[in-house]
Amino acid sequence: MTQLYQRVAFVGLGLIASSMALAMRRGGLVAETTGTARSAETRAIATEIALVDRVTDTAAQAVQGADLVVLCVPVGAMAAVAAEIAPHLARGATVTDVGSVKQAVNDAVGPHMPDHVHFIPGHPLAGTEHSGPRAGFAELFDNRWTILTPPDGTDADALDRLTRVWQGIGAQVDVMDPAHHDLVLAVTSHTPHLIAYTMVGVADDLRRVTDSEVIKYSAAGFRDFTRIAASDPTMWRDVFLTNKDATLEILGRFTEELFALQRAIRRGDGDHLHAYFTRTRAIRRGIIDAGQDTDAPDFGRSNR
Ligand SMILES: NC(=O)c1ccc[n+]([C@@H]2O[C@H](COP(=O)([O-])OP(=O)(O)OC[C@H]3O[C@@H](n4cnc5c(N)ncnc54)[C@H](O)[C@@H]3O)[C@@H](O)[C@H]2O)c1
Ligand SMILES: O=C(O)C(=O)C[C@]1(C(=O)O)C=C[C@@H](O)C=C1
Repeated sequence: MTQLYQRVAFVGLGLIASSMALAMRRGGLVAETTGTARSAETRAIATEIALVDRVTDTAAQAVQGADLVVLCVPVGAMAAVAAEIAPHLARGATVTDVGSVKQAVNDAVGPHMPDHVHFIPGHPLAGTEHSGPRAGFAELFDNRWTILTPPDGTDADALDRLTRVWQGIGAQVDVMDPAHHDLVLAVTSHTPHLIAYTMVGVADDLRRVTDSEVIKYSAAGFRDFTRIAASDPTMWRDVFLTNKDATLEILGRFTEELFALQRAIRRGDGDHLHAYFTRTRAIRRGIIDAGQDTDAPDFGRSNR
């Protein structure tokens, strides 16, 4: 694979940045990597594990001379970081990000970007509940999607090069309008996380009543909820603060459906419950038949 960029700068050195750095190294995609993080402790760890070729004390230093800059901080921190790096960006550089919300990043970062750079927001649909520079692994993006939301008039060559770097680290790439991205992710990621947080909170309240039984007898579904609910609080606070309208819209629909199911249970309306669960099972089967569940085991068809 040919090298696509001469110097990539990561601002923020957590799960996503560390995974990208490791995957770029695996693919031999870039000549040099630099990175910085807000805390001295994170910078020290990144240096110790040689995550990037050069760790700098400030974001301004990290981006100097970089032809690709990747903002890997929580969505609520993007504007301040953009303001800090703007005067130091190289002519012709591409600036992208990995934030989980796209319209807010577009609005927060875009106005700070000088005319001589290409600003192309992005979001890899891959992650874990772990954070920090030691959490990354090179395979994180393999067979996952990355969505890019280039503003109107984005330079085609810059978009092509960024697409190829994501493909080089294992991802498939799609282009989307930022508002549409936010609505899709409200359904597939943001609201499900909120539900997991809520369910684990409910179980924790209950635990006081039932002693340790909730944890002791946790079934697989609930264990998955606890994994999701262990995700980074700052990241998820920012997701809900910045994707407010779409998550409130989906949450409204969710509570309507939940009330309908609650009523069916109270009334003993087995037909309603059965029809509902039949419909949702068909959705899962459709996903597997379309080959879109990359996490599904090979025996997915016979095991469904
Ligand atoms: N974790 C996931 O599953 C996941 C998946 C896809 C995208 N994302 C997005 O990627 C971005 C980074 O997430 P992550 O999981 O790598 O987080 P992380 O917590 O592992 O790392 C975040 C980094 O940002 C730095 N940081 C935090 N607050 C800052 C601030 N106010 N100013 C400057 N730096 C700050 C931290 O020091 C750290 O280096 C977020 O925008 C998140 O929405 C996360
Ligand atoms: O597996 C997980 O830990 C995740 O939740 C990752 C996940 C997701 O919802 O799929 C979470 C947020 C991101 O913006 C992208 C990916």
